[in-house]
Amino acid sequence: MQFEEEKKVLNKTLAIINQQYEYLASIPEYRGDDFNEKVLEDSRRRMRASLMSAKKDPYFARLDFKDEEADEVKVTYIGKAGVFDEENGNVLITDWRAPIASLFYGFSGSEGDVYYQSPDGVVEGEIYLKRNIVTYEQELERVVDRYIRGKQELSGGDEFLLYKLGDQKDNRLRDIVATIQGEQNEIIRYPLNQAVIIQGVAGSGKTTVALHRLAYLLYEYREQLTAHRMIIFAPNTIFLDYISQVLPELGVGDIVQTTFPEWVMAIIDDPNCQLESLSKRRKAFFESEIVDQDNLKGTLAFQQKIREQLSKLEKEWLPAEDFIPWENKQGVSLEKIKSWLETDFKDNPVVKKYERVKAKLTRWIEIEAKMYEEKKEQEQARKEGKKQLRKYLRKWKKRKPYELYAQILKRMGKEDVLPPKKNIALDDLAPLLDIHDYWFGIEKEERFDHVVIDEAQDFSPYQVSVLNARTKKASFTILGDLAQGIHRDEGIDQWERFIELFGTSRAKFFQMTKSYRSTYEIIAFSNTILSHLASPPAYAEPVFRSGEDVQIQQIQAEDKTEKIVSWVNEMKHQGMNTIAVILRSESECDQIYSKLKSELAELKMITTEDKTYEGGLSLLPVYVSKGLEFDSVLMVDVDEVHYPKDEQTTKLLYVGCTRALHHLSIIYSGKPSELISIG
Ligand SMILES: Nc1ncnc2c1ncn2[C@@H]1O[C@H](COP(=O)(O)OP(=O)(O)OP(=O)(O)O)[C@@H](O)[C@H]1O
Repeated sequence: MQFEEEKKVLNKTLAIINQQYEYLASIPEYRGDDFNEKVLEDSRRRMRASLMSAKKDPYFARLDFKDEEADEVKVTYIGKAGVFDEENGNVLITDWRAPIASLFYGFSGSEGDVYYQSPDGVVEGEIYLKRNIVTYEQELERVVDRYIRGKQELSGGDEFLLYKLGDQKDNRLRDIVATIQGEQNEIIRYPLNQAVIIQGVAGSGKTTVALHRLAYLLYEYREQLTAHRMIIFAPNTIFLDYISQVLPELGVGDIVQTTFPEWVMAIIDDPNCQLESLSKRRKAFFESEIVDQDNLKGTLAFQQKIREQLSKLEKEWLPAEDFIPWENKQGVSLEKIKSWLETDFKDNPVVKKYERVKAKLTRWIEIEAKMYEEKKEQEQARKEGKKQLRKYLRKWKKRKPYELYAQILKRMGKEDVLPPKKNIALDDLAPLLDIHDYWFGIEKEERFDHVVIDEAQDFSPYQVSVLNARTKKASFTILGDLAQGIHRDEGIDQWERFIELFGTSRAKFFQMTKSYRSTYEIIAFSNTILSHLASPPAYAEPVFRSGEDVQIQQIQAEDKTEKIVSWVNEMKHQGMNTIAVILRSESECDQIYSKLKSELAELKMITTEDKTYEGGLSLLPVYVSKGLEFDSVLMVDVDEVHYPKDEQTTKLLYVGCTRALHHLSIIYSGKPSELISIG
């Protein structure tokens, strides 16, 4: 009955969409210069894009809501893109980001009045129906009622989510508009211009939520925000590739997606400086004896020292002499120039101060030269004055961030931590950028409207502080998981480090404890690994999606290759799309790769330096797996040597195991790691 009813609605809606699309497609694209025509073309382009998306996937939900001030129940269909019926001006499909759609996500099913915030104020009323609708290639596939007024026993919500979570994955993270959960909805729609900080367990949807939040902010604050002034920082290029589909799926383009090192190096723009090899750094950190570092260069105390030295350098930069334009002339005193710098030009960055002193002295020469009566004398004075000014300004040597950094560290007695120019380390990037910005300033158009930092537990306070200086109104979405903080030489161990930086009134902290990625069994198993941490964080709560038990098997060392091959074949046989074999280190991946490749031709090895993730069958070191996910995961060598019981290794093993959606197997030879309990 409902199915047939929805089928009719769908066909009718699609007919209107198709008709509108055909009409728009028949209008030739305007390529001229007329401003009004260009605006119209831009609006047609956006409508074409919305209709194109709606043709493919018109909507995923229906909400029947009665506004307490209205006489009738209003039926709203919710889709990825809003569509109007051009003939009568009615809303045909409501955008998922519109205020009323919030009711769909936030309503958990209890009877009684609900409300949402519309641009005209609070709208109160009652929900009559909450329904999920699945369409595929313009055909209706499923209708799942999650709430019908008066029938409280419905639990279609969970059923629908589980049906979605049970899907197999390809090589890209996807949008979740049809199944956004209440807690996620709250974060997505949290107002702009605050530092939203999210601690979320593995698989809680942090990355997904942050991307949906960007799409939401661009919709809700379209007057204030521009996509190209929003930026996402992700841990590496492979991860950027993995998440690259979500924003286009949500109809959002132009947001810069980058890594912090790549971005900073482009700003510093010094051809003589080169970043260290990330792959080498990771290898050194994860594969050799780990030397604990104090992450001195990541602290705000270090930033303060750098700033103090910068301020001194700035003062000393000024030549300690008066400016004399020509002989026998009283020049501009050093005191005078200092006073300009300290008052008139106080808020300018160093290089701008220099430009302004130059301009002011040029003007002064001009005025003084005019004091001479004879034109010839005036010309002579002007010429000489400019020559002396050039000489004077040459004493203000141009400096690059690296040179200033070297000078500062020397003054701090820390020359030993200056990296070679050709090997700039990750933790030098924040100081270098800070020095750059202090000296050269930040142009207005360079400031961000909003910044997203993913895997933020690996960011230092200094990094966040320099980003904050480049962001309007501290508008951030910062997400991560302390239990996955495997780069302890780089990041933080408490979110308070960032909260303090913004101030409690400007920071909003959220915690996400539900995990959507993995089955109940995989989550329960991964939680036992976490229990080995000295102070375990909040454990992940599974959404009740049950699967197979985690398989743990002892093998003979010499059978390793054979075991891996047979496991992979079994997973392929079970129809798994993305399969990962995860080893402890990159060198061990290197060693086994050719043996496996001869049996498994489609095998791809993933390393820190890779730029793309193609899905299928992958071989990778555990630390590279962070952020990614696979239908099936095989953790290899989970023995006491490869995975000893310490904080760092516990987190590494947790990261590896929580990559699995449906199936997790573990093999080891010799003694098992203490981190896996064997019943
Ligand atoms: N509401 C939801 N509906 C459907 N799928 C969801 C939902 N929330 C999250 N997921 C899925 O859960 C998986 C994990 O999401 P995501 O990678 O964003 O989590 P994360 O917290 O960033 O993970 P991690 O920290 O472990 O890398 C993805 O497959 C995502 O599509």
